[in-house]
Amino acid sequence: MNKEYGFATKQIHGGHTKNLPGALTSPIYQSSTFVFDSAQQGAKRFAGEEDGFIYTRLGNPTEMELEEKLAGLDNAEAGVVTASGMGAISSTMHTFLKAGDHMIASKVVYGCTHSLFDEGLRRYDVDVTFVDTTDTAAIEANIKENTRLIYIETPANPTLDISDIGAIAKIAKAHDCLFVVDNTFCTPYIQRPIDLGADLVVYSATKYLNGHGDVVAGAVTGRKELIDQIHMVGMKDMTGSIISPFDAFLVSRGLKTLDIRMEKHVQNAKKVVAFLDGHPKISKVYYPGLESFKGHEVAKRQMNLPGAMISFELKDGRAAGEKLMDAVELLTLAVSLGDAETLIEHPASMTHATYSPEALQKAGISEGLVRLSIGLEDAKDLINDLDQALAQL
Ligand SMILES: CSC/C=C(/NCc1c(COP(=O)(O)O)cnc(C)c1O)C(=O)O
Repeated sequence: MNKEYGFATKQIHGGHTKNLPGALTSPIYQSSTFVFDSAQQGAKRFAGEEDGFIYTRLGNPTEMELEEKLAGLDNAEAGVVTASGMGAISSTMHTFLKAGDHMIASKVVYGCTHSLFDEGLRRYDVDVTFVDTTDTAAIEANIKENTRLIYIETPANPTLDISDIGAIAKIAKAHDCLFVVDNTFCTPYIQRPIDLGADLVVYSATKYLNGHGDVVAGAVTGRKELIDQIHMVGMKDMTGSIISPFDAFLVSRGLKTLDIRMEKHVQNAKKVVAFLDGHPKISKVYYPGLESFKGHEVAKRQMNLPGAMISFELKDGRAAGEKLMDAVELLTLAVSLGDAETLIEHPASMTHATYSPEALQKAGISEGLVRLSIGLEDAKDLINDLDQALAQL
């Protein structure tokens, strides 16, 4: 793919494999295994002496197309796609961490990511320190001689905390640590961590990348030498967390409209934030686009747009939050995010239920926090629905 092309062209044409019948769209290679011309060819492929497909857990043309498209959008050398975002994260961690290693992670991350780090990896004697990564000095202060990896989400799920990718990349490099950024809330359209110095970028492709609420998938992009290791260690042997060719096809198809979907998501989010900010029943709105938001300046520097995820606190806490979520009519009460439908959920009891009360408190995730994933509906309908629901509190 010619790197001179613009984002919109690359999201449509990137990774495209021409095919014999000349179909406009690539065929879906829904095949578990691939035929060898000869015993020698099979042996050569297994030995890595000849390019070619062997078995879908090791690689598949439909998945390769998605990997190349996504890597192109991230300005990365290569990519690997997985069965879920957690598959991407765990395959990466199992590839690069071993017993006795230490890692630093944002104290605010998605719930299952938190439990993978706080319980899963500890089972294999990997030590994790959760740090307020919005404070880069705190990262430096927690680096040990066995620190191998720094992991952040920015904006973080669900508090939208903003960590400075460029500043943390410098710290990671200085201490020979791998720097991994979960870019799920942004996508490459809004933020490109590789350009800012990250080594690897992970995604729940379930979200904005696929964008239609009908696939669970994940992805990692970065330097080819690292991605090849994730393919051949994390994916092949450790987790086997492979995506189906059909789901890879759906994500590739979703990516074709990524730019215009993100523009509309953000346009709607800004209108909803303007309605929520200062509302008499709301005590605080968390949104990187608000000048009053703590990470606003860093967000402006590293994000092209402020995103479409919003969290807010109701003055009357969890009871009011539950009432609000039961009173909305158009907004959908469901977890996940990045879909065409606007979704509303309660992190403390849902997406972040894996956190202990102490961890919730340390992460700043209060009982009264409500999270919105702003969709593609008419903004006025979203605002009217929130207005009528808030009026019932
Ligand atoms: C059961 S809760 C639904 C999932 C939610 N999040 C997922 C997620 C993952 C993991 O991605 P999957 O394995 O594709 O779900 C990784 N990284 C981030 C920033 C995420 O938000 C959610 O609603 O916040």
